[in-house]
Amino acid sequence: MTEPAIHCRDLVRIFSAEGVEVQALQGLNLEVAPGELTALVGASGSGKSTLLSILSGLDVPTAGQASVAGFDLLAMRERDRVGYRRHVVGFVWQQTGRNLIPYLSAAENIALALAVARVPRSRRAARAAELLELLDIGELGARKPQQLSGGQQQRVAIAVALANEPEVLLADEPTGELDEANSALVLEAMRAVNERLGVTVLIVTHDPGVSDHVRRTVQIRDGRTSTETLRRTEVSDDGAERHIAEEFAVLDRVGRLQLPPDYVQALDLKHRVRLSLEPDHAEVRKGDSE
Ligand SMILES: Nc1ncnc2c1ncn2[C@@H]1O[C@H](COP(=O)(O)OP(=O)(O)OP(=O)(O)O)[C@@H](O)[C@H]1O
Repeated sequence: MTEPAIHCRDLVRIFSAEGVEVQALQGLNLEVAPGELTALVGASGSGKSTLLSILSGLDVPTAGQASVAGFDLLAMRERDRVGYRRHVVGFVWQQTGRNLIPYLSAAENIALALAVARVPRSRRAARAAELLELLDIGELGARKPQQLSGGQQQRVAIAVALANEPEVLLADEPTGELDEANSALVLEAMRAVNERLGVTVLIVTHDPGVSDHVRRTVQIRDGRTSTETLRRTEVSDDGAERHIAEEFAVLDRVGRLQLPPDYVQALDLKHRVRLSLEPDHAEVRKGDSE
C-alpha cells in the first residue's frame, strides 16, 4: 500500500489561554492519498485552521500522530521544520496580502519563491512564465498585485506556492475574500494543478461552491472528522451524465463514529442508545425504556 500524503491519527491540540483549556483538535483522524484533491469544511471553531497550521509545520500538536509526505510533524526539530516548509509543502492563505509581496510583480513574486527554493537564477524567469501559463494568467506576469483582481492574485499565490514543487499544497480559505465568479476560477485552478502536476491538495473552506470542484469533502466537527462526501459522475447507456454525491459517516480505527446532530435531535437520543446488529446493517435506537 502506498503511504498516505497526509496522515493524522488521534491528533490532539490543546490551547491554554488564561488558565482555560481549549481542545481545538480532539483525536482527529484523516488520511489523504497522494494526488488527492480534498476539501475540509466545518463550522467556525471546529478546528480547521488549527489542523492546517499543524500540517504546514507552523504549530505542533499536543498529542497523537501527524505526518505529511512521510515527515513526522511531532518528531521534527526546528531546523527540519524550516526545510519542511521550504521544500515539502506549499501554502495559499486567505488574505491575498499574506501571499504576495506588494511591490514585486507577479513574475517577480514567483521568481523570489524560486530563489528561496534554490532554483538557479538562469532558470527562474522561464519557470515563472511556465507557472503563470499553468494558472492561465500568462499575460499578467508584469503586473503588481494591486493591478490584479482578487482571483488573479490568488492564482499568482498558487503559482508562488508551487514554486518549490511541493508534494502537498495546503490552502486556508483561498476564496474567503472573493466573489462567486473569482472563487470558481481559483477552485478550478486548484483542480487543474492537482490534475496536471499530481500535487496533493487540501483546501480548508467555507465556500459551498467547493463541491463543484472536488470529489471528496471531509467535514470536521468539534475537532474530529465526522462525515465525508464523495462525488462521482456516472454515464448511463444513453450517454447522459449523472452526478452522484454520497455522504458517509467516518468510522475511526477503534470503531467510534459521530451521529449527525440532526439524527440525535430527531430521535431525542441521549446518553445511552441501543445497538443491534442486523444481517447487513447495524441499528441505533433510543436507549431509555419509556
Ligand atoms: N492560539 C489559540 N489559543 C487559544 N485557543 C485557540 C487558539 N487557536 C484556536 N483556538 C481555539 O480552538 C478552536 C478551533 O479554532 P480554529 O481556528 O482551528 O477553528 P476553525 O474551524 O478554523 O474556525 P474558522 O472557520 O472560524 O476559522 C476554537 O475554539 C478557537 O477559539
